[in-house]
Amino acid sequence: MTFCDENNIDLIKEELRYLELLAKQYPSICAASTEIINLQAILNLPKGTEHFISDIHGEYESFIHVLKNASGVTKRKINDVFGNSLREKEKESLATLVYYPEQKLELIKKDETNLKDWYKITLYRLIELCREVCSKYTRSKVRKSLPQDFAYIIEELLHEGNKKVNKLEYYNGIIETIIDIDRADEFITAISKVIQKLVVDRLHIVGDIYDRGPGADIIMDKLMKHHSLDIQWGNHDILWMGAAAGSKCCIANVLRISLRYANLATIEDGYGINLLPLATFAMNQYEKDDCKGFKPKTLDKLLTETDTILFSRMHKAISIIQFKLEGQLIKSHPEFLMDDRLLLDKIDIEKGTINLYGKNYKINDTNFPTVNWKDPYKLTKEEECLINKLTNSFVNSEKLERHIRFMYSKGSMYTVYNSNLLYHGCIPLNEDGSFKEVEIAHGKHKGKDLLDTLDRYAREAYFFKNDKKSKAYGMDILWYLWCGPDSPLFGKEKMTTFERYFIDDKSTHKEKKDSYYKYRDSEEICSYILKEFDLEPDSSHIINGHIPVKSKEGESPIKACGKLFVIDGGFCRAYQPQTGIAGYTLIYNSYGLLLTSHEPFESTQKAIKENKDILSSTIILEHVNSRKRVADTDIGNELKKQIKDLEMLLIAYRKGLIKEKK
Ligand SMILES: O=P(O)(O)OC[C@H]1O[C@](O)(COP(=O)(O)O)[C@@H](O)[C@@H]1O
Ligand SMILES: [Mn+2]
Repeated sequence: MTFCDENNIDLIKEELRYLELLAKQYPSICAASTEIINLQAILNLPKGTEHFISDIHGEYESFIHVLKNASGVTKRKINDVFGNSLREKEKESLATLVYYPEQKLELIKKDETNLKDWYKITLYRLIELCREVCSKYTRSKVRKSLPQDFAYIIEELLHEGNKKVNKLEYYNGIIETIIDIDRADEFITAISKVIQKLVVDRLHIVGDIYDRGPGADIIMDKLMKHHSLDIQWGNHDILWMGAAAGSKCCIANVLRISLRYANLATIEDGYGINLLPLATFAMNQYEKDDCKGFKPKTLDKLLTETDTILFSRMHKAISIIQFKLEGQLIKSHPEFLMDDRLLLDKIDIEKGTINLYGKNYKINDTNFPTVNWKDPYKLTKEEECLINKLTNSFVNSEKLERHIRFMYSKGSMYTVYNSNLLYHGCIPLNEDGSFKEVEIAHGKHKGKDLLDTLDRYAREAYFFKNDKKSKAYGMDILWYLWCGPDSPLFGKEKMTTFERYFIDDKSTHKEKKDSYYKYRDSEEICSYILKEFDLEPDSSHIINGHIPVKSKEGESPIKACGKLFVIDGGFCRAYQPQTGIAGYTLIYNSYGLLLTSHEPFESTQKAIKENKDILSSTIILEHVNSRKRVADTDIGNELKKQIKDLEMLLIAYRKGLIKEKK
């Protein structure tokens, strides 16, 4: 005993009120000692595996697949257990069974001639694999993860090794019975799900769950069922948080992006938001306009001619509403320093030009039926009525509320976890690499303080329902976080949405990145950032998402000699031609850090039928020979504190300062 020296009675006396409370939970010397032994045992277990994923962008099928294969962890466990005793094909098939038990069973049952034999072999293999996966956890944690129906049987099988001769019959008996009473399918499914769950102890989502792809709502449903995760908000997530809070600028942007990718399923089917008012408005206002510049990006989706024209009109209608609303917001917040984004008033509609930074450019479309050029940011009555209706739908969507509340409860601007600093975009820096001061609500903030302050305002936007002024300010901050020049989630000087729709000259489309992106390859700057977040630079890392790594052009996801990793998942199919792969994910297990690159995911069906995985290669970033234990983690530090408290309680019992309650 160190800290709790028997003679350190004064300290114990000071803590007596707290220890009395603790005594309620551990009412005797025996109870307190048992807990100390339990906690000490946990400290010696290997550290749990962490899985980092980012920039999912609604691609639910590939995301769910990566969750299931845990970026290769499941395959590695299969290799550890079966090594050369199984053929590669058998290992692949076993892996697919673990990922998709119900669907794979269907296929196997169609082909297998001796099903009983197959069940028997497979059950043995799954139990072996499950035992390996569970070996990192306490029995109690494993027990809590078991499905009710099979909890007792799985526990028996896991802890009764089939090698002990006297237990062999008992063990075999259970397996035979499972098959004979026709419960093998259910058992295989149950144990596969236990393996899937326990293979990763903690999931980190480094932002951008929403937009572009077809099923962000499906991803959110999946995440809500996950046993242990944290989220670092991405600029697209914050946009949806703003929309759910009722920010009209955010709502217009969300709808514009959904229409740009012809992805209305999330809005309409996922969140039950009625788009009929927008469709009717667009058909009336843009009746004679084919809105060519607003044709949706459909990727492999097939759209009818009628839908294409309808979506294009809706897309243009909501874009114009967005530019007007954003103009109003920018004017009311001069401290956002976004006046250069006031563009409608720079249009000379007669000449068909726009004046940008002193230079005239031709605009490719001059049909603005709702713009009054004397007051271009004013909404027409119809536009106002429409955006009010849409806002009502967003704030009253029950499912959206559930998802966004979850985003708030699990999410934040950044996370520090086991010596890693996780954030989506950047920490704004000056040209010289120092932290950039940003003005928010009449105060200046930089570095960690900037992120903490923005985090607070982001919460006020949603939760300050009775303080309308603070809520409105918070909502404007959410929009600023989406596209403001010093937003840590956006990290670019401007979002050139208007230019990309209306000006063909591509030089105007450029979005200059924050100085951070120039410096993040520097060890010195990464250390400077880590220190700002109270981390020890030599043993810590920064984990970043947001900007896709262009592997095709030889860019590496490893920056600053391994101090910073960019894991933009590249799930976003629209961006895969540029990146060349489907991005990176990171694994942090008890031996170190591994970066996995992924191939584009074709389909769940193909993954099941052909046992196709999408892992292309794994780079070991750091490897230690002595495994990291729970004692070396954040949870370990918490447990050590609990042990110290319990040791004090023991002394208090023994000295009679607190009486045992028998
Ligand atoms: O290619 P799209 O979907 O039009 O989006 C382009 C816009 O998306 C952004 O890249 C932001 O989205 P990301 O956070 O996914 O990078 C903007 O900088 C850019 O203006
Ligand atoms: Mn992003």
